[in-house]
Amino acid sequence: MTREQGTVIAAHGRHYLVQAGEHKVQCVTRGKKSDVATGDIVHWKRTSPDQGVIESIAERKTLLYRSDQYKSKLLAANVTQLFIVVATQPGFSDDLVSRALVAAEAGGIAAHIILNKVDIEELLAPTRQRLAMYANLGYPVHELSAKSMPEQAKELLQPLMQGQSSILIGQSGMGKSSLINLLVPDAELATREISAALNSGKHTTTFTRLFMTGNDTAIIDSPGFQEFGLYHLSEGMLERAFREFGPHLGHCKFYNCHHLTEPGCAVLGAVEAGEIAPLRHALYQQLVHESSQKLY
Ligand SMILES: Nc1nc2c(ncn2[C@@H]2O[C@H](COP(=O)(O)OP(=O)(O)OP(=O)(O)O)[C@@H](O)[C@H]2O)c(=O)[nH]1
Ligand SMILES: [Zn+2]
Repeated sequence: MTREQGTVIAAHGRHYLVQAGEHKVQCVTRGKKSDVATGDIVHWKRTSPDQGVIESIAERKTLLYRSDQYKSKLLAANVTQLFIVVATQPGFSDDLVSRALVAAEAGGIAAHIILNKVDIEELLAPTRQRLAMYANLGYPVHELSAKSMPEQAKELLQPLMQGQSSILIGQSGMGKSSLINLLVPDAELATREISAALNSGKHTTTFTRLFMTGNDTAIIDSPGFQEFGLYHLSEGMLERAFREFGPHLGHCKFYNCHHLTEPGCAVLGAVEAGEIAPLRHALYQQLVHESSQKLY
């Protein structure tokens, strides 16, 4: 039996779909191991014409996680950039946007924001205003309308995604599926194929799927989410994942400052001076709390 290489394009429980050249192979792992993520490059052995066993995972360039108090959950491996999709309508959660930005920073992944539905003009100005906080931190904000200006949306995004592995994440209703369908013409068909292969029945969009749109371009669709737990990030990782804290780190009175209530804290000073958004510092505080609650 030969050992072959492939890319994991979907994961469902302990079942994985591996794209190997033109073929899709249903794979399992040995034993109870289930630490394979969508986007992983794996070595596998064929056990039947369309089935195989994953033998090993190639070294990952990046790994994106979510976690709760009890365990962490792999979102995707080898992603080079993350696009957070928000819209003028329905409203989006700043908490989720910032959590996704923190996850990207902690994972060494570039982060972008897509503002969809700019055709809803009456809500454009207030939405831009809300997003200014992120734009001011240096995160690119791309404005488009998947529905009323699809060609322009494609022209804007395709060059950004060329040669990259991009994951799109967003709350329900932001238009993420519309964007995926624009960027991946046969996405719906591919999703049906993946669901059938993984035997996941109706739960077509409850797992993360990877689409290859060229030799070296991958677009990953993740299920809509309402929560983005980051219990796995340590305090040290957190203070570095808030990029606006950077210039102030090392300038606190206490070298082991937690930037929570300490006197002489440079980060708190910057919040006071209006240089750091209170909303972002409040999230940092919440994440430090979560980090202290983890049980694994
Ligand atoms: N006005 C407007 N509506 C849009 C645009 N893009 C998508 N929509 C609409 O927004 C709704 C949600 O779009 P989807 O693409 O299904 O969004 P989603 O984020 O995948 O949402 P879920 O399927 O709920 O996860 C649909 O009714 C779309 O027709 C846009 O550019 N402008
Ligand atoms: Zn401090």
